[in-house]
Amino acid sequence: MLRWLTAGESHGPALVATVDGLPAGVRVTTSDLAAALARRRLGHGRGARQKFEQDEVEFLGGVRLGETIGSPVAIRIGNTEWPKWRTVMSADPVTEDAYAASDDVNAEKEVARNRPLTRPRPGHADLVGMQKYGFDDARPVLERASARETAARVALGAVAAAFLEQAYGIRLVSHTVAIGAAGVADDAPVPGPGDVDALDADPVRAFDAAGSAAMVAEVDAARKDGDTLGGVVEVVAHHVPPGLGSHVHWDRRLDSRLAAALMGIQAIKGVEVGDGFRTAARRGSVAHDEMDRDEDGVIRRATGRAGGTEGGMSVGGVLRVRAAMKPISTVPRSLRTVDVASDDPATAIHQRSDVCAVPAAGVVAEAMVALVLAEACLEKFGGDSLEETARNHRSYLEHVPASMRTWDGD
Ligand SMILES: Cc1cc2nc3c(=O)[nH]c(=O)nc-3n(C[C@H](O)[C@H](O)[C@H](O)COP(=O)(O)O)c2cc1C
Ligand SMILES: C=C(O[C@@H]1CC(C(=O)O)=C[C@@H](OP(=O)(O)O)[C@H]1O)C(=O)O
Repeated sequence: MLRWLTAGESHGPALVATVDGLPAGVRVTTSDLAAALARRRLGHGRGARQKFEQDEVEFLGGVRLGETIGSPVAIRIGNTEWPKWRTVMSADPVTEDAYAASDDVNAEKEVARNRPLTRPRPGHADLVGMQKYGFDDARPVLERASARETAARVALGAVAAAFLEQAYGIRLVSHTVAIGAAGVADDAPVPGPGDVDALDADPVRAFDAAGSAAMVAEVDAARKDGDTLGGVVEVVAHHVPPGLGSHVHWDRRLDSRLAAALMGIQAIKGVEVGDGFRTAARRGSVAHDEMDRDEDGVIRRATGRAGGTEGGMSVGGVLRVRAAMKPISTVPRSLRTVDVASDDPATAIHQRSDVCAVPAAGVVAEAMVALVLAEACLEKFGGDSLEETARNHRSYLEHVPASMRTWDGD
């Protein structure tokens, strides 16, 4: 069983993340985590914080001399912002004097930071979080609702991705397919594992030069207008074994688990498996992935419209899922709201914010897919060491009758 948890607030001392259930022997280092976190900071349209956020990352347990040891993996990611928020986000009670004694360069700013936020921002968790948890200040809600938390998931995803590649040869790629009204061509190729560096070098992590330029222009126009944007990302997993998930029960379906994991990312409002909503508009004769045998007798699909699942199970090979992100909720040309501390109409507070975080959301989506696939692979293949689970995977594939094989070789 694989389980994972994150904790920590956006301006607290750190985020922490744990994943329990990974086998021993997965090769992973601090620099792998740092590289994954750096990819999440990428993308034209991100705000000021990403320019100085260091994402200082360290393993606190579960990894020794560059390999997992089978115990829970624990990770800490320091928040660069913390020194400025030590009193506001202090775990222990603070007195008024503590603000004055603060060694922040500007104690007044710190006092201002601690004023209750009583103008809930539309599109954020602020108002309903205050109602639900009994706060008269949105601060404790927004601190945890912030997508800063996704840094912790990306760190966990980096460990899961290392495991998937080393145990089963699964490789993940994510890319941006649309920002606002601009996007890649419908027939743009699906990126492969070798395309990751090129994607990371693109300003919006797109796999289509014309689409990328249009998306950059879309972000620039929104920024100029004091507005924000959402978009669509795609995650592609290559070399997925057949038979992950199950048709036998709704909560064991791989597609339902992927959808839940993607929907669990802040601001994601839609998920597609394969061609998803586009398939709904097609006739059955052109909606499914027909089968043929090649000259070696291997079963081949002419198309990949289903995105690599049938009956809630991976069919093997390429798995493809998309997630739609709503526009960033903190809109510079402030949205109308109310002040819950008075009857006056108000505009929502606007602190610095991203104009568009779709490219970063792709990296987060990739991490979530990695975690779901790691969980599904361990269910299917088990094993307490990398070698054992890899052996179980090989044995499973070897025992599928030759007449049913959808892959080359043994
Ligand atoms: C990578 C990433 C970065 C984000 N950055 C911001 C941001 O800078 N400002 C903002 O208002 N919302 C940002 N968001 C979105 C908010 O966290 C999200 O809209 C909010 O939690 C409410 O969305 P929900 O209703 O889906 O929870 C970001 C989301 C992601 C995935
Ligand atoms: C800090 C991150 O994203 C943050 C997500 C976010 C939000 O409301 O979701 C609001 C902004 O936070 P801040 O107000 O501190 O600038 C973003 O910068 C991050 O991704 O590392």
